[in-house]
Amino acid sequence: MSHGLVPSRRSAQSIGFADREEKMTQTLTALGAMSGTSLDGVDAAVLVTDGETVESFGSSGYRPYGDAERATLRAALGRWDGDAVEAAARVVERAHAEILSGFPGVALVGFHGQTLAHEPRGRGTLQVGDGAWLARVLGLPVVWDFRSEDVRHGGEGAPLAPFYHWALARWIGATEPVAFLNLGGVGNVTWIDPSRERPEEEGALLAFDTGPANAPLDDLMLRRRGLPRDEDGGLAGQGKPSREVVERFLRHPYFGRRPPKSLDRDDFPALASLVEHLPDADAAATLVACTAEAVGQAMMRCPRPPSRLLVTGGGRRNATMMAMIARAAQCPVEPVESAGLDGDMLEAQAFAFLAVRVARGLPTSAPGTTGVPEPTCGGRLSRPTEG
Ligand SMILES: Nc1ncnc2c1ncn2[C@@H]1O[C@H](COP(=O)(O)OP(=O)(O)OP(=O)(O)O)[C@@H](O)[C@H]1O
Ligand SMILES: CC(=O)N[C@H]1[C@@H]2OC[C@@H](O2)[C@@H](O)[C@@H]1O[C@H](C)C(=O)O
Repeated sequence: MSHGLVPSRRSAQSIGFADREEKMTQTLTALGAMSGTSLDGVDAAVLVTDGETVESFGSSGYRPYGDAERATLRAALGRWDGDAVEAAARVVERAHAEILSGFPGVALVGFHGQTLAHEPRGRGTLQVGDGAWLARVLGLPVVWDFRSEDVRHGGEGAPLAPFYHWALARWIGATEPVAFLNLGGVGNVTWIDPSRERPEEEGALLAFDTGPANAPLDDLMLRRRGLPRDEDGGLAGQGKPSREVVERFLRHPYFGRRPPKSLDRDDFPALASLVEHLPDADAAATLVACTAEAVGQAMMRCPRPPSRLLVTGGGRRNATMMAMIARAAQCPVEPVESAGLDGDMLEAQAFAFLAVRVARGLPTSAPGTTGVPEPTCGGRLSRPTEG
């Protein structure tokens, strides 16, 4: 964990949000935080950006959830209100306050919170953690509740990292279409045409959730071995995937839907029972094959094959998953580190980037990323002095 000074070429500026409508042009030192669907912990990372271009990457940190905290979060998954949700919100707030207070020189915070429930075509989307409270505790402006506005306008509310992926494609100097694949609890892919001027431009981005990624495997490891994950894919590597199960999995209507589309963590509840009869290693291998085949399906939805598929998120450490994805994707598959990026912190950086966009009133989603009819600026801004 590093909490060093932010390596910014420009000094951090404190921003007056009164002129939000006037589209600020200054570069900010923003701190983003992500608590993802895998429930492993909070990632936090500094990014120096104007919300269009990445100027530099700053320090980062990770605050894992303890077992009791994780149990509290798990107990609230799929719920919209009530005591369990309130308890989860307090866990999320405390963990964020702890980690985010350790970064000096920050002008703005992007706080994703923890998704507990996601039903964009039904009850909406719920990320817990009160950004207004966090702003007061940190003494910093906080942008939060990034997804609701997009859902209110008819979008999926997810994925939201694609606008940042677009900036990264430019940062790495891509001239041909590239794609980013995030392997968290759920998987999501972003296909990018870097020749377009802006991410909201038609044809610049196509993004959607590919399917379950690590969550079903984590759940299996917990059920059968009492372990939080299949370290480096070691167990899955010893097993043989069941073709029959993978084929049944691929018959799920989600794969017939045209993108953009998004998922909740537990949208494939039958998957666990599909592998229940298999020995541990074969069950793990089968779940990994399901993830990989879902990525294969996703690649076929891209406007054309990307020149490379850059993989971020914890799943890139699962060697068995990476090997199966390389076979399914039909294009070069590499961890984002091969492009000079940090695959542990990319989502946290994304919410720093998006926070600056929100502060500037720039869109954070578009028809190609969430299916929202028009480019939309989501996110709520809370100042430390508010109520
Ligand atoms: N060494 C490893 N071997 C296998 N799996 C790993 C390893 N390290 C992390 N993971 C898996 O990666 C996941 C965590 O990754 P990450 O932090 O990117 O997900 P997240 O941000 O919580 O989820 P999402 O992106 O869906 O919101 C966990 O499911 C964990 O099991
Ligand atoms: C509703 C929600 O929290 N979705 C997450 C989840 O985790 C991965 C995938 O599903 C993606 O859609 C999204 O997160 C990333 C950060 C995103 O919005 O880009």
